[in-house]
Amino acid sequence: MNYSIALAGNPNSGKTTLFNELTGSKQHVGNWPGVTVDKKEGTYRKNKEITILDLPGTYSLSPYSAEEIVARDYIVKEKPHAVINIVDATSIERNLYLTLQILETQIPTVIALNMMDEVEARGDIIDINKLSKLLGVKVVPIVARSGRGLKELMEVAVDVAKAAKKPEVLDLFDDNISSAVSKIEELLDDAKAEERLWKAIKILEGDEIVTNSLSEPVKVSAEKVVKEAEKHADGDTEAKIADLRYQFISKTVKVAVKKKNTGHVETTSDKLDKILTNRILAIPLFAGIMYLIFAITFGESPIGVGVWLQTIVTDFWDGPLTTAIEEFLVNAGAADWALSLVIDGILAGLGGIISFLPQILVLFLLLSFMEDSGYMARVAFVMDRIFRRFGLSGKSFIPLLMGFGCSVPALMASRTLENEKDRRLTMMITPFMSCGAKLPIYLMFAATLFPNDNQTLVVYSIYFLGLAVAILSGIILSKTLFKGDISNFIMELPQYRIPTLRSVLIHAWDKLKGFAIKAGTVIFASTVLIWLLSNFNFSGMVDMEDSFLASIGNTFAFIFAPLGFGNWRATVGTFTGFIAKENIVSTFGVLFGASEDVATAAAEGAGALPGVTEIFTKVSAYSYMAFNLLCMPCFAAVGAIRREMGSLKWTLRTVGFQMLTAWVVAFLVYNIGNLIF
Ligand SMILES: Nc1nc2c(ncn2[C@@H]2O[C@H](COP(=O)(O)OP(=O)(O)OP(=O)(O)O)[C@@H](O)[C@H]2O)c(=O)[nH]1
Ligand SMILES: [Mg+2]
Repeated sequence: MNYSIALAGNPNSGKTTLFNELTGSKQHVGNWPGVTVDKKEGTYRKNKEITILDLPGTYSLSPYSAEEIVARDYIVKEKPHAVINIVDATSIERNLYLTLQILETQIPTVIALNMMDEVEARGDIIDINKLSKLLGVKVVPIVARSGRGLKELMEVAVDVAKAAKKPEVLDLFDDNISSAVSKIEELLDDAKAEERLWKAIKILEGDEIVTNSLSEPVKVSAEKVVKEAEKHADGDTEAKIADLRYQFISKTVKVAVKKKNTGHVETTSDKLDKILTNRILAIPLFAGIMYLIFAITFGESPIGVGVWLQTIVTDFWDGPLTTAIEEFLVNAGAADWALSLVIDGILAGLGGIISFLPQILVLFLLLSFMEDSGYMARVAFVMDRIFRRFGLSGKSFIPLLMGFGCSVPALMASRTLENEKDRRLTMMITPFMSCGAKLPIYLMFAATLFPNDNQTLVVYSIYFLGLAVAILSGIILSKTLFKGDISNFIMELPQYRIPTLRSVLIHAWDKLKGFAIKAGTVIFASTVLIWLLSNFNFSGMVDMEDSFLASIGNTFAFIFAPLGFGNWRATVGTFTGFIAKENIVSTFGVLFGASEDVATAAAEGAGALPGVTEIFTKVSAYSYMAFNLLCMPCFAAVGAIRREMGSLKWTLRTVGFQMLTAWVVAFLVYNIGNLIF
């Protein structure tokens, strides 16, 4: 028989870490609340009959935001055979609030007391047996990150699932609430027996979803009971229930947990926060940290690790690899067109992207370090302090910062925003962030047109342009299209943690794998298509200027003329970018690479395309980068916008808004740039 076991717990308690350990998956783990926004299924490595579900984190079973609803619905509607409730042992008090509600659902439960390593490091002692006794379910101490205790945890979980062992009903309410609960339970006689308890409690708490699911007569009678109970609970049963739960929790914790240091001790996290979230220093420090990240990725040696790796890859690709393939084809007697397809089409096109992979890898490693250490949550916190005044919520910054990686998960992360208005606004501005796929575009231009300038600064400024446009347009949107109150920012700041090498590598590998797959499929296919369209027209193989592609590009080029790049090659580049942004580089590789010989290209510096200087100046190149940074994202991201917004109209509005913004900004960049330079 197959059993389903769900992982439920507070945000950032380590559910996904546990899920990855148990199933061998590589789901995203990050050190901030709200990493997982959708449920994920996997099978237990050691027993294929057991399905494990990773749920988004939630503080209670009365959900506020979209991803919390996912967690609640799974637990109370789909009903797993058992729940593993992950409790962050370093903040038991807060975590047990959800635990009590999970126990009320009467679903077989086991508590996994996670982060025991941190508890031990602090010198605190938790009496597992007492805790287990007080809560009426088994408690297993674990360290999800290292795998400690997982075997025992799974044995217990499988046992309770197989035995369908309901948790004990805890005695935590006073007479008034208890009797009201019983009365409502009686009214719910058509609900399943095991559902009555939690439904009754939820009705008493005023939960709308449950109340509205009742038939009219039951609703009326239940409301009477609630009214009566309110009289004896200072008019607010919900507050009373919360209060009783907390009383129970604090009694439990007093008995079971011995803290080494009572009172407030300043932890290392606190000390770091004094500096990193300092009112004055926070923003310059963030800018500085980002600059350092860029210097390591794109800068000169000795810290420019990215460039150093890139040189190795390009030297191999343009040198031995291309020569060997060329020789092989010539010896095999390949026709001219075939030679051109492989060398000028495929190798030139893919080479453009492959040569940037090392830098993308380095950037992603550093960004994952920022996410996993807990620093990113601080950035959102600091930004909230400032941008709240302009009507933007700090929570929007998590999706924005994730946008440096890829827009698709970043758009999904907007689910953690509580109201629709903030969510839509965030989705409209998230694609302005410079994702990893846009990076090769800047690197190619930096290498080609800014060889003697500070290339780090060129790329860094583009990244900041994206962030600045996102923030400014966010402010404008919040004053116009999305007027109204901003929701409160209640994200707790996680502990700083030293990321494990494994999780950082998993992140980076995951992203890199995405690129490699894209390069091998979509980009490869586009490259061949671009080569075909740029070498042929109805009369056969022709000069590029007379090709199909030239006529297509020339038709639309006028739109871009005021931005400084009204020529067909640039136009075609932008179009192919909608399929995947790296395509712009591979397209340029085909359209500009063909005329020159490989040796000169290599001499120009890694990633440079000398032909590009013929139609771009520094200013128009910058304008082109700005346009492609800000215009409609790739189709995959547009698809994510469509899914997350759930509305075609809003998707079209979003894309239109992005196109318009891109055009205006690029227009300003080009015209103001020409005045200055
Ligand atoms: N020290 C320590 N850190 C852990 C442990 N388990 C997880 N972490 C860290 O806790 C953080 C949160 O882990 P996640 O697995 O993403 O937490 P989650 O519960 O899935 O979070 P959401 O998806 O946001 O609800 C990460 O930085 C993990 O590396 C543990 O046993 N010990
Ligand atoms: Mg998670």
